[in-house]
Amino acid sequence: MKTLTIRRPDDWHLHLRDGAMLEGVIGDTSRNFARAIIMPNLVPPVVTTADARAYRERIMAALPKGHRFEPLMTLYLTEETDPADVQRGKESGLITAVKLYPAGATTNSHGGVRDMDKAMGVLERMAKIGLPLCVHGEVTTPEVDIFDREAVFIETVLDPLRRRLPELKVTMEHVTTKDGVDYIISSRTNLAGSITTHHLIINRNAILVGGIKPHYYCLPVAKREDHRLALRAAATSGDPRFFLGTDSAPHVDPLKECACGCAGIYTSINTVSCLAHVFEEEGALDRLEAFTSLNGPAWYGLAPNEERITLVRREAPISFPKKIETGAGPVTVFDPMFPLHWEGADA
Ligand SMILES: NC(=O)N[C@@H](CC(=O)O)C(=O)O
Ligand SMILES: [Zn+2]
Ligand SMILES: [Zn+2]
Repeated sequence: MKTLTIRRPDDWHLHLRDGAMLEGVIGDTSRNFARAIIMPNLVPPVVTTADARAYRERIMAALPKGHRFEPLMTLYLTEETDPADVQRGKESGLITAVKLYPAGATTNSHGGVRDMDKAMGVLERMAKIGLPLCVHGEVTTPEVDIFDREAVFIETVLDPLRRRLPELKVTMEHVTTKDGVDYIISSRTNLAGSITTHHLIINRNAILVGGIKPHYYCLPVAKREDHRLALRAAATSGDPRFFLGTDSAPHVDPLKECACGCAGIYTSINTVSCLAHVFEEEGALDRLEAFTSLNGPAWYGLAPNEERITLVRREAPISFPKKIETGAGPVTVFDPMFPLHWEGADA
């Protein structure tokens, strides 16, 4: 029987939501991950240190009994964010990063940043105190094709920002293009990228061939096959600048299966199995631990988890529910479209 023992993974980009949805999904993360960077795009968003403290308490209260899990909190950057509040948040140990959503780029991002100049004061303070900026890297200009929005963001927003403020540590989140991978590889310092599970598995055909498949729709939208292959190469390379951020983003089915479906794919429950499959396919099982458990903490200046988990490769395919039931409604689980054999620690 084939087994693989690795340090317990962390998730460096996660949506837990709030209320009944939070209660319905958190166990899938805390069963599999020791820590996660928690996205602040609630309604209303988590903008102040006080908001983040209160949200953290709600997360801890929703944690299933016996689970240990550390939510790493972020603040949603606005043009009004107070640098002093951000600094206090970091110094108190509560805040791990600040999140930039270009206004209108994705779910609940209308309060995001329109004019980067207006955020420079906070960004300068973050550079000074060593607090990373996590970015949803897509422009929102209507003229720019949705498949080009990441590449155009790098050229017109990210690169100019990094030249203006080279001391700022930036995480390019959910990288979906070869352009993103190449940009990270070409950088010398202060840039890293997270990659989702689903972008290693699907390309845009999954969304569009044979009918519209809303459960494969997320943002940034999956791109063509050569981009997926570039992401696979980066994730399995062992390069410390790439690590897992699942971007598991639950929406109830009625909000996905409708005329204007929400963006987001739910993978917390089967991510570890999917990743073991991908890394095995790439002949890189020995690098899975770097991607899931070592590179992320190193980038965020945290120690890796001491606890180990053992994955077991079963002869017969293992199964996951097609949907999970939450108090907010059913949430469809990501279907990788191939049988899974690797069983996670508590699957
Ligand atoms: N990834 C998604 O498709 N959706 C995320 C937002 C985001 O990460 O951009 C969400 O909050 O639903
Ligand atoms: Zn995003
Ligand atoms: Zn996200």
